Amino acid sequence: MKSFEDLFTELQHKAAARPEGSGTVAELDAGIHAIGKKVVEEAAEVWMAAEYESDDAAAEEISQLVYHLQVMMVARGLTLEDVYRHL
Ligand SMILES: N=c1c2ncn([C@@H]3O[C@H](COP(=O)(O)OP(=O)(O)OP(=O)(O)O)[C@@H](O)[C@H]3O)c2ncn1[C@@H]1O[C@H](COP(=O)(O)O)[C@@H](O)[C@H]1O
Repeated sequence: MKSFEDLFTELQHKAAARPEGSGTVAELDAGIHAIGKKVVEEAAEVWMAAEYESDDAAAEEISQLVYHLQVMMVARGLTLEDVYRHL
């Protein structure tokens, strides 16, 4: 099972290596504004799933929000430590 840290390391490597077919690379290339829209969209989906759907559906939406937040971190050049120090 993949952890938050595992995913972040994977996304950093994708951003550096830019493999063909990577959705992460495409999202990074779309830019901060587009990534921000995905974050907001996924946050709304988390809200709706948590209110009206199953535990598993809510968990899946939360995983997608985590992913898009991490893409935003990579786009801004932020590290895990930059975020963790605010927790
Ligand atoms: N965990 C994720 C992940 N979660 C969500 N997503 C993206 O977020 C989208 C989910 O959004 P929606 O449910 O709104 O689906 P959609 O409406 O089809 O979204 P659109 O693509 O049309 O915008 C998916 O289509 C994926 O593009 C993810 N894309 C990649 N990962 C992981 O990131 C890693 C790198 O992925 P690649 O860069 O694609 O190789 C791999 O480990 C992947 O499993």
